[in-house]
Amino acid sequence: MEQRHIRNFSIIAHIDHGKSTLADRLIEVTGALSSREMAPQVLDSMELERERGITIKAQAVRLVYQHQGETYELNLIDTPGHVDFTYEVSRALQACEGALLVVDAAQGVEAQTLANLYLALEHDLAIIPIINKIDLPSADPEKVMEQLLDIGLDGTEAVPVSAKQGIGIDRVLAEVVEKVPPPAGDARGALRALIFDSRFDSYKGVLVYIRVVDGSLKIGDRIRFMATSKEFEVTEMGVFGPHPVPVDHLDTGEVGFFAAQIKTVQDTRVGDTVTLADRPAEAPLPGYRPAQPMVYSGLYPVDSADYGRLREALEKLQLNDAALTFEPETSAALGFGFRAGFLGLLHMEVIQERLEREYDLTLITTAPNVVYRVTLVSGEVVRVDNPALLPPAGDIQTIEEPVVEASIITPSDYIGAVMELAQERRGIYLNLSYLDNVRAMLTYRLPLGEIMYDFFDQLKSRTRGYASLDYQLAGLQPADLVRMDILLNGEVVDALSTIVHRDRAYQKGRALAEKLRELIPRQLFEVPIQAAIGARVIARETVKALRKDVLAKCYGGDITRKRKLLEKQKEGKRRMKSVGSVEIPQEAFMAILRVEES
Ligand SMILES: Nc1nc2c(ncn2[C@@H]2O[C@H](COP(=O)(O)OP(=O)(O)OP(=O)(O)O)[C@@H](O)[C@H]2O)c(=O)[nH]1
Repeated sequence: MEQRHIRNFSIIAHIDHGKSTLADRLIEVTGALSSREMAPQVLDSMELERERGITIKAQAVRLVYQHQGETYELNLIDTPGHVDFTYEVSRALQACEGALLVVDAAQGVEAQTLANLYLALEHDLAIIPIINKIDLPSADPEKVMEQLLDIGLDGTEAVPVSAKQGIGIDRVLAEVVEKVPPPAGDARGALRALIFDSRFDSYKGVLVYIRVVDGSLKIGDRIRFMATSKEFEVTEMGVFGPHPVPVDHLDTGEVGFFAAQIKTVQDTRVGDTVTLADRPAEAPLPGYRPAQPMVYSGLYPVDSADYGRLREALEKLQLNDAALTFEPETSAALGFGFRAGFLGLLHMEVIQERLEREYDLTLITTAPNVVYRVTLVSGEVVRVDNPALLPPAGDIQTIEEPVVEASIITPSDYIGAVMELAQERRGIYLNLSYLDNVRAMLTYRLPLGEIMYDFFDQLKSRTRGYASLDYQLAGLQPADLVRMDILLNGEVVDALSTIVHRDRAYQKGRALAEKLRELIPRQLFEVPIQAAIGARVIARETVKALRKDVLAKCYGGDITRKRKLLEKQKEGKRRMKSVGSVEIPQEAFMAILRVEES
């Protein structure tokens, strides 16, 4: 297709504002799929994604659209909608010239609306504001228009839409043609194609999703990935409409995928540039950076015989996930396992769930932690991704932790509540501004380790669901951190060690010991629980010894009841690990995340 008839665009939105529903509608209206064969949210292909309703991996769909007697190729590039995947979002946007900014007519502009808008503006995209869900009784499109004006967009130009009822969809497509510029790019130049996604297919090897920026690519070409210098021969090419359709070439400005007998997505890094081996481009496209895990957790099989299967499962998942890292780790308490690195908590949960569901593994997972940069007295700098491996306090000069810059949009009534929460989490206040007369935006610098777990839930509950959050990494910052160990029966359980701020160590130690007392089932003997910093015990609790047989509760001959009780016990045991002579349930390893802040 000629460049002037191509449009590449994304849909960006705050979560739940209707991005997937609008995408479905665009696909349906352009006839890519009849409404009968249309499963809701065809862009989210993994089962898990559908269940959670979260788009994890970007994909592209080619729509064919007639406008004023001409035929256009519209490539809709899907972006993941979660803060864990900001880098993927930014690569997907780099492949576009325009973006539909979807705002819920009842909710208005939210934190991710703004964050996504800024990302899109950084990439110089044409923005088409869409006010969605105008069918809702609580819709207030006028108010949303004003909010759009406040953030520098022409709200009066916004397209009123009901993605659910199919209202306004044609106008959206017409605006894409009219307002999104066709791709620039040098059709005769050396090939430069941006990788914005890749996925592993067991028959074809890795499918690499690209946007051709300069030049063109055809089957049989020998390509080179500029970041890794690896070379492959293109065996197959295609586009999604949304079902895969084979093509034999992709020209300047076009979007599609190719296969080249590539065995692992590790070779096809999102953001890297593809060029031709015999006519390489001089420089890659800007902005590539390798995926960097931010959150680490220990993964241990409950049944140590499953260690090999766990390794195989992780290797398989890694074929399709360049951001997942893992290395073997041994824990005195849990035995042989792996320390795995993830982009964020959502990524971690998805991987853990897939390991259990798709690979039928039962795991003990340790509480997630961030990665610390530790400068030793000797001057040596070490990376610590496991709290148990933090060097002794005497050897440490400084510890630095990752911090984020967070923007929180809240009704002004809740500013006090939000500030209180941010302070509890060691936040440093940066700014307060008003979006309109009822809503404010607060910005804070916060330690990543303090917000990765329940910050968002807390924020929601303290603002009755009204506040929204977005954050970006903002480097490392020194902090007064110490390792807190937990001793059961007088023995340190390495998998329960955490890194906490010195000022909160006492409070956290007490709360954690209490929580563990609730979580660790009674044994036949008394189990003392101690929290300690170095050799100093800061809290102590005791799990009392078990007195009665659990079956004593069942009077007489009710056999089904008895069986049920035994099964329940077995179920409970499934996720236990014996540490020394104490049985510790999975929940205990996560207890640090659940200790109440006072
Ligand atoms: N009433 C109404 N509901 C809508 C409309 N568009 C979407 N919804 C509903 O809003 C909810 C969220 O829609 P999605 O399309 O899943 O939103 P999303 O932005 O893709 O969400 P994520 O993929 O989680 O980011 C769903 O329950 C939709 O049915 C609309 O025009 N009107």
